[in-house]
Amino acid sequence: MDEPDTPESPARGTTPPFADLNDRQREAVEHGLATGGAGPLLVIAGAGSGKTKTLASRVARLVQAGADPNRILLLTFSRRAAGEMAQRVGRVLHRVLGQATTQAPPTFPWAGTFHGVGARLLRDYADRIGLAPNFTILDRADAEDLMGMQRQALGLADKVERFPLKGSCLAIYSRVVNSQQRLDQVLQQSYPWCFGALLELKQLFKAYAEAKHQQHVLDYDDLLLFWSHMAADAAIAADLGQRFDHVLVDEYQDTNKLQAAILRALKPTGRNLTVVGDDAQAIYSFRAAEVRNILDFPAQFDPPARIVTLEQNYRSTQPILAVSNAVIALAKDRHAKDLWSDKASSERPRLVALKDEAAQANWVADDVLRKREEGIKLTRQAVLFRTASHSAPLELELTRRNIPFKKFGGLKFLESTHVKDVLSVLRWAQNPRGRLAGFRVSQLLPGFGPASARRLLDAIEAQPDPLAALKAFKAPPAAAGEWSTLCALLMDLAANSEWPSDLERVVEWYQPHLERLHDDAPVRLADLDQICRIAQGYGNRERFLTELTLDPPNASSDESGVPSLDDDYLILSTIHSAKGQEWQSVHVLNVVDGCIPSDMSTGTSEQIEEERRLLYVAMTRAKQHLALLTPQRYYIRQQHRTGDAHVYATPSRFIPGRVARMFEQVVPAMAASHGLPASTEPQIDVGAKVRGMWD
Ligand SMILES: Nc1ncnc2c1ncn2[C@@H]1O[C@H](COP(=O)(O)OP(=O)(O)OP(=O)(O)O)[C@@H](O)[C@H]1O
Repeated sequence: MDEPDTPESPARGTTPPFADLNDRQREAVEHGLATGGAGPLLVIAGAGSGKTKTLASRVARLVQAGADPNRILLLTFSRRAAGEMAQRVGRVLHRVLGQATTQAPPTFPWAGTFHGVGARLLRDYADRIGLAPNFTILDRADAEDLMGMQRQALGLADKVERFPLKGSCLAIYSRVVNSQQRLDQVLQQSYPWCFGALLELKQLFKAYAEAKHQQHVLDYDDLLLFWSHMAADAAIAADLGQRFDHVLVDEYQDTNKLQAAILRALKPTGRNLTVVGDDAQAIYSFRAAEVRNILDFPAQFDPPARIVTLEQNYRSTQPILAVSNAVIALAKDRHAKDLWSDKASSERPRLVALKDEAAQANWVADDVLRKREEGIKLTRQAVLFRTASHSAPLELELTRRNIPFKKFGGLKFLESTHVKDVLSVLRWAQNPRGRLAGFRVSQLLPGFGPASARRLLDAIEAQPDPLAALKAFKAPPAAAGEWSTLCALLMDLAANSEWPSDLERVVEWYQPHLERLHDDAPVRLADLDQICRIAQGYGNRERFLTELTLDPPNASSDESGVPSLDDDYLILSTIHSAKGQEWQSVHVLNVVDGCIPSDMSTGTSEQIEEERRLLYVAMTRAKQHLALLTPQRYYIRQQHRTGDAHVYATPSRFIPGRVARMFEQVVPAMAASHGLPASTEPQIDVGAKVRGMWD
């Protein structure tokens, strides 16, 4: 990502603190300070208008005015965003407090995601809400497996009419929880084809909830659900509310109803509650985020929240902002904001028409190298796309030309078998009642099959002391030796946890199994070294397991390792993972109908509006150079049996003629004819299609 242009950096030590804020930003930062307490505040900020900077400055200002960093709850969208925010606040505080840069800035122990903070609070209050304090958290894949087991056990998998698959069942369940709607409403609105299965789904979800309870496990959604139920208890709510003097929330446009309810319970009058967001950047409705949360925020309090609107964009040049504004101006329902920039430039954004995705990959690689020659490092350039698979041809081209890149979004480091195996051992030691972890780990032993695993897990379930049951278990004779080694390891991990050496002990135990089970063991071992390195950044085992499950490196947008300082690599990212970032130069791939909007998301006008906002988010990441690419022919993976695996595309509906004219239109080495880009090859082989009719 781009190196932040941080006006708050200590190098500018001579500027008085907060002098670089504009009047509106300062208004938000100072809100309520003069009167010794603040009513609710909503900062509605356009893209690149210093929303994150303002929030960081407000936190610093609160600390300067005497607030205790341990009593500030700072909720961000990702763990990475929380880390960045804490660093920014630290930099401002250094200046404000006149500290030496070598002095460590204050830490904010309660800066994190809703899910991460929820997990910690639930542990703190576990004994008061009937929850085992050693609960472990299921990632999505494990939750799906557990749902699948219940689906099987209830005989739903064998029904004559096809019952939704485990992934769909979990998605429905998750939507019900996060949107706080009834199951029948969710089915009607979002999954009409499953409506006939209403009663069975209810039965399934009940069994799923019961199984989680038995095994002392929670899924992601439970972290919010349990938190909101806990906050509904008056005594706990009061206790929770007074733990935090200030609550500040970033990216509020992407919160869901459950999260809004949690905040209301924490700060019912809205006192000392600050939320910041941009309704034009709401891109998470598929996770039941509710853009109405931000639109309706002010009116839920009496007196209503103060609204501060930030309209000066500091990121992009005026021509980039003009085309981005033109794209979002066509949106239906939005909080009107007139974004402006004083960064003049004679360079217009480019709209590039290309023959196909291969030509697109070539053109982008050329352009990226050209920009590097002009002095823009690769890390300050990004290529963005709607769907992770859209970058495949470009990845090949970059590899061919030896251009290093890092991809954000869509990578699945933590879902690889060997990493899951090792984490499962830790999870099992943490919570011996967790069936999924136990099922997986026990079967790593030679001679230990699914039937023995089930027998073992049933024995553990039946005993009040799970470790005693583990010890007493009679393993199959072929596995007896390995079983006693594993047992000793688990007992030891349960009794004496030392971090991060716990993980190293597990890897040591696992290595011979890895070598027996996988031909490419050395490569996989390197991943395990990587995870041991990552582990060093966490205070203890429980924190590591919780946070890694909630916000895994690489599966969301973090990097799995810290690249060395002189590493230069191009950023490839899904638009979702590019949220909150900025780069000098941005290319957006496949700006054609079918890709943006994605043909999976054109069912309702709300979906189309969200796709429009996605394109807006992508375009507003650019500081100086922006290019939208429109390949005329692109590859589709799921195609009709008789298809040729390609479709012909029209430029995205979000760039109609009058918006397109604001761009510099580029048709590389092809003379345009009849409004279509010229091509050296026929675009459709009509003859072949006619002949094909008789095949
Ligand atoms: N008052 C200011 N003076 C100079 N630069 C500023 C000012 N406010 C913000 N910036 C710069 O503008 C850029 C965008 O700021 P920031 O990332 O805080 O915006 P944002 O509103 O969170 O963006 P988005 O919502 O689009 O992700 C950053 O490079 C930031 O340093």
